[in-house]
Amino acid sequence: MNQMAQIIVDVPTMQTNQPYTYAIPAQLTDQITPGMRVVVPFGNGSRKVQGFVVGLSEQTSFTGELKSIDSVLELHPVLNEELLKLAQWLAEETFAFQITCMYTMLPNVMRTKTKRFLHLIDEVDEQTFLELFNGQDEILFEPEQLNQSTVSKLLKLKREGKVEMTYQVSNRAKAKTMLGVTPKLSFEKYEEIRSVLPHNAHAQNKLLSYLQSILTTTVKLSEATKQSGLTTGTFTTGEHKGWLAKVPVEVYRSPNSVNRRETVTEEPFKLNTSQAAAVQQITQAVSAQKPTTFLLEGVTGSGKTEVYLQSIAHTLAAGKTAIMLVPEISLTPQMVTRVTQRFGSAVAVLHSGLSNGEKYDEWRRIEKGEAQVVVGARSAVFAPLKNIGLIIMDEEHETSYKQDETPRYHARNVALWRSQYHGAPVVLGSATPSLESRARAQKGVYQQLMLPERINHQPLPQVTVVDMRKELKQHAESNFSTQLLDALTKRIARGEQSILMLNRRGYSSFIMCRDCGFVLKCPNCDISLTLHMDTHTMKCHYCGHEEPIPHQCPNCHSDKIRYYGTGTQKVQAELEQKLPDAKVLRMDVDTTRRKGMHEKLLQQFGNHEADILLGTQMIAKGLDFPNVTLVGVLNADTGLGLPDFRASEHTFQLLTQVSGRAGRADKKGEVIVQTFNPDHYAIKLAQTQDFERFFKLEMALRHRGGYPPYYFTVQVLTSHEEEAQAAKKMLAITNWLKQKLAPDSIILGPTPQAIARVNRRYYYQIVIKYKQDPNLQPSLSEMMQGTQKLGGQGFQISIDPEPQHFM
Ligand SMILES: Nc1ncnc2c1ncn2[C@@H]1O[C@H](COP(=O)(O)OP(=O)(O)OP(=O)(O)O)[C@@H](O)[C@H]1O
Ligand SMILES: [Zn+2]
Ligand SMILES: [Zn+2]
Repeated sequence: MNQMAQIIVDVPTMQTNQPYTYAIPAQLTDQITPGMRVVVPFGNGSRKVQGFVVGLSEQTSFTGELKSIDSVLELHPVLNEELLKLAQWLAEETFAFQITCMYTMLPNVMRTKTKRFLHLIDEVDEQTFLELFNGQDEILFEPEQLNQSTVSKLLKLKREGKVEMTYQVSNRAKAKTMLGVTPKLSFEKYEEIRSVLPHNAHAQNKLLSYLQSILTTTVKLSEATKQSGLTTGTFTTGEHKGWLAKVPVEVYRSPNSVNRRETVTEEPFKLNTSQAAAVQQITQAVSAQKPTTFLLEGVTGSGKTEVYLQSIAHTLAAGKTAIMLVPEISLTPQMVTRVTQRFGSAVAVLHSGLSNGEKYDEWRRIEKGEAQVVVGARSAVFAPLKNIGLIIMDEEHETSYKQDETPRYHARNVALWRSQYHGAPVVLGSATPSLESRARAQKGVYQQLMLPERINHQPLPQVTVVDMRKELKQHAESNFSTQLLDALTKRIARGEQSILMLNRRGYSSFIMCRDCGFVLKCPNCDISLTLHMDTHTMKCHYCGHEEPIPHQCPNCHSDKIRYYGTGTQKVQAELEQKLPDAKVLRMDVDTTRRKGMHEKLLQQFGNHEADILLGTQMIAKGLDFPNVTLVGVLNADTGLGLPDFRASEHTFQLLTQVSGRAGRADKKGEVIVQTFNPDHYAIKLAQTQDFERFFKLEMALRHRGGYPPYYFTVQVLTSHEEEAQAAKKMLAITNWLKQKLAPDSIILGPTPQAIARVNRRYYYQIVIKYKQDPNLQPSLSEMMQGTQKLGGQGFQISIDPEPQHFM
């Protein structure tokens, strides 16, 4: 009987968003399984495309002649049955193509065209060795070159566990190359030079001795400076004089070798009463395989992490696996260390700091079942773990859990889907849950767990709100109120540390002419360029356009073109001037762009190498430094003016989170919040960190305005290079949808986006608000089917379910 395979081909169009049937060649019968990637002919000509096998069958209703599978891309399935189903659901849920969803679940090296190798890992008979492997242990695997009988033999070897496939990761070596120094001269030659060196050339003298001590070796520059106590400048001098050479050295490093502990080194804490109650409820659900969703609401510093860790321990003891999601920015070494110290080599870590090769290595450890706990940011929710017993999502309110590009999924929804599939509970944790989640807990859809007190029994830090309108009347423009400066001075005197946050939401540092008001804008987009002092350029944060800083106004030629807005660099400069003794570390996108800098800065601060950590939002979350007793927020309200109904919620969350960084150990904490809106409810309630009252008030406002969580929302976005075309198309879509949707669904718009032109395209949007609308999903799908054909006319249309930003 002929076997057939259902295949989703890698042709992302609406028409191909369903499986196509292909015949399985006789030689591959019973060897092709769902989840495998194959090469198939597609369309008329001889075009070959990749595809995922999603099903097998013995018959088909298709009566024409079936095309058949050419070859396989791997010898094993890359997606398991669960992930295949998840991809199908995700595609519907996010209006994306199934093929896009499948690729989203795979590590990068498996998405792109990468060379594949086959390795023999066990003995095979002589004939196979010579025929298939040319007498080598490793061969290049080129599916297009292989005939089906060879593929069939290889598949068999794979099933017998004798062969393994790997992907070439080209950037691997590059990511791990560092600069090293190597002496160029002999011991005697260095003595000779020393004898004619001026007496006061101490550094050079020291360098000569050091080079003599490392003759015939190469030492990493970073180590050489440490060992010798000399600066890199001195080594450069030595290079110019021909004493030494700088050479690249390769450093081999397994992923997070710094953090991965083979042995478990940390003992669990004895839980307090509320922690124990939470762990008990969660572990009961794990044992009963109940897909309960818990909302763990615990004030900052209440020990949520410990609840996660002990629940995971229980899950592992029951022979199951666990996923712990954290926002990218709080995936700090602190966090990773806490997990790896508890679970040792059972942990796999997935985050954007890893190279593609390292990510793939971690992914493979998970897939092979070598790791049972996965800690990672958003996309780790797709980790190919089997037998999941528990899924945790820390800081569940974070908007970074929603992906900004297709597929526009929210990790929380994916977690809930997997929870149902595995019969595993989900724990959503936060000090400031999203309104959506808190409302579900209210209705009993989620089960609420509370940690109302800090571990140290200290009250939450005292928060003082400073009215900057009054401050500005008293003294010249400054980023610092008298009160905040006093508080900082006191901390420095006492040897305690402070965290200062500059809220960058809705803020930018731009250049404006004081004579004519001209603002430098991006030529491609409709927004002002942002000043970057370290590269001395003006940059567009939307399209990446970059140009030099103008010294003359391009409009009126005045030279009074100045820098506006407050950036962290400017604050740092003022801080250095007002508190010359303070050691300040600055943490923002500029100082953390280089790999590893984020970790390094936090480590320096943890080692008390600085008095003040000055940063943007990235310092608000998760940090746990016992010596920090003061948190200052320089500008609490810049985000409040954003045209977004979540502006208050985000401001409240940010202030509460950052306030929570103070006074986490024995010493009492203090928080000073500077604002121009001291009476705004989000700021007042953040002052008392009263989430429950904020929730009630904000819910009433959302109810009145008809916003989520009272309504669900979907955004439809149309763009075109010509503004009129974009507007016309959006209007046509709106009118068409009006006929289709339920009467109580509301369409807002069409309106141009707040930033109407991005990268030379104009954007128009509508937002659909609905409660229950069975017509919505099919109508939007139908719309996408229809508009796919418009691609050629320069239109782009996208759908964003539950958009996080309404701009
Ligand atoms: N039962 C316990 N006994 C002693 N110390 C504990 C206990 N549980 C947690 N801790 C410690 O208390 C501190 C705060 O805990 P943790 O960082 O988990 O708080 P959190 O609720 O996640 O706070 P945030 O939301 O502010 O990040 C940590 O240093 C942690 O090691
Ligand atoms: Zn731009
Ligand atoms: Zn001008």
